[in-house]
Amino acid sequence: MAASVKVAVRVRPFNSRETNLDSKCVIQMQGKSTCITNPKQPKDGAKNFTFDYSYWSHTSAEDPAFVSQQQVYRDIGEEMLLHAFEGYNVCIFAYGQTGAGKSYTMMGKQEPGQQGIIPQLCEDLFKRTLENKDPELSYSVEVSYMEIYCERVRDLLNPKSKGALRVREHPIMGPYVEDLSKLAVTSYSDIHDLMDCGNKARTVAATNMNETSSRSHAVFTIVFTQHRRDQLTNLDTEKVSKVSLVDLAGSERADSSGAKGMRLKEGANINKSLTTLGKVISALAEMQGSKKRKADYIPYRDSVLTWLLKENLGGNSRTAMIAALSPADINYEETLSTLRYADRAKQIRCNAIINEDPNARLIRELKDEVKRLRELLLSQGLSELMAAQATEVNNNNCVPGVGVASQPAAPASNGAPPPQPANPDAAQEGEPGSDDSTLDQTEEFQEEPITKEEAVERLQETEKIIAELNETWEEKLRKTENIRLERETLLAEMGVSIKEDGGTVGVFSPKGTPHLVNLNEDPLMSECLLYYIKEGVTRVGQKEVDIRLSGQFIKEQHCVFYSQLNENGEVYVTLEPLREQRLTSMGSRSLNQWCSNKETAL
Ligand SMILES: Nc1ncnc2c1ncn2[C@@H]1O[C@H](COP(=O)(O)OP(=O)(O)OP(=O)(O)O)[C@@H](O)[C@H]1O
Repeated sequence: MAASVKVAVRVRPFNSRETNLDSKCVIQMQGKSTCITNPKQPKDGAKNFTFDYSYWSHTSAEDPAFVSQQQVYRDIGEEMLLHAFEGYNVCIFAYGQTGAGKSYTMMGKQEPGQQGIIPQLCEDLFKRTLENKDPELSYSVEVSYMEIYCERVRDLLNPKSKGALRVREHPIMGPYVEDLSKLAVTSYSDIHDLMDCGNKARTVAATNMNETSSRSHAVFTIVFTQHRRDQLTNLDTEKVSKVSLVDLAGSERADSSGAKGMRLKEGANINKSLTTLGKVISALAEMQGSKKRKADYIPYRDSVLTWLLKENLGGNSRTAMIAALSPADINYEETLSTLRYADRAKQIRCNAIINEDPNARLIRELKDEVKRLRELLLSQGLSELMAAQATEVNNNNCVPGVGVASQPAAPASNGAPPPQPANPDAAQEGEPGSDDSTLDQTEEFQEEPITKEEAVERLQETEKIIAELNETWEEKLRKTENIRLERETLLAEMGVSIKEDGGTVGVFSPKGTPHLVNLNEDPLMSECLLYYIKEGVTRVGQKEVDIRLSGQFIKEQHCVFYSQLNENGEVYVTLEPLREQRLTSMGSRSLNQWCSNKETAL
């Protein structure tokens, strides 16, 4: 059934900088409409927009018009969760300028009442599954969490996963991230812990790269499977829904963020996903407006993000977008551009279908493909090569006729893809565009002959996918546990341990004293050292750094603390409470002394 993308906008309170600058609020909201006033022409410069929801979160709970985290969840998160229970793929993505409130809306904070859509949705999901009284119905939940930075995909849940993962396309499974961990979870607390670790991994990586995580896209995915065993017939059926929750990178243009040189190049690359998302949204919006309703060219393939979210954008998905707005006059231009972006997204329609029983069908199709490839290779006398899974195959030696029926499918997940594209119009693909990305663009569907090497590779890839799909629930749980143990071992080796503390997981010193721990294992990154530090006053050389200054990080029991060499060889220590950076100059010797110890009681 075709449904429009749900679009909401949300305006946050002034931040301290905006308050200090005595900023004026340029946003007004009334019901579903949002009005923005040009601060330079306040009289006739107002522009009106209407959305599914216009959320006024600029004030506080005392204001009757104020919209809380719970309200946002009830309107958008809960609706999407109910669609997931119906068996639809769903997606919520947050768009907006850096600091406009995307992460707050999606993740929020740990404090009661401040949790964002993702934790509330996960909690609600388990609450509802626990309320189930139907003995024929059971559920399984798997999660993955990845980050896309500069067109490279990183696994945020697997501590062993180093570097970028490949984005591949399988003829049947569609686009997917190879080797991305999908961890089985059985409770909200499991998911909460993973989310927490993923968020920390994101901060660590961003800090190592001397960046903030606002420059990367974070995609949290839940694969929710409902198994039904009919007791009369003993028949099993499954409904699989893929829930994609996306916190996009800050949307400001590279030129307005003051990026120069290398930064600018990075910016262009980061924004490649964002720019392409804009192009995809525009193209889809135009397509809806045109009489032909034909997708001439939707540039999904031009970026990793749009390729992976292809189904969520105009395809088989129920999708919602939340655009985060800054209220301040200084951000007028960016906020107006966010409103225009959101306005275009309203026009997109998605054809979602219920993903019933895709597993059985998928496995059958994949097995058929394996059979076909095997027979083909055998007929070429390549059994030896297959057995050894050798790679030394003559590149130019073509195997005729391995055309796999071109069947675009939903982005892969463990069992999540639907059996067919729900919206054939939207399923057309464009030319591969990205040059230095991990997007594997050589693997388009082909009716053309493919080389022996390609046939062997495709065979291995398909067998790997089948093995994953056939994995039992117990095996999946074991895998999750192993990864958890690996993560703990890694942290323990670095002198910290993770333990439960009033329901939260944080980084604690084994000795319980204020401490400084280098969490950066890579000696090559020595100019950029990362520490976790406990609350209290910490002496850094001659200076005292009052960790209580770090605001939210304190409440989370840790903050990020890293150093950097400047051109004169002086060491700067950066205390980073979320996005606000404080720089404190200090002597390099004392810092190096600390760094030689893994843990220093202060
Ligand atoms: N609705 C809100 N109510 C209260 N505080 C908010 C709200 N939205 C955002 N904030 C606060 O504003 C600051 C910036 O928000 P947030 O980190 O969510 O921005 P962002 O758009 O995700 O930025 P980035 O692109 O850097 O990730 C945070 O301190 C956050 O707590």
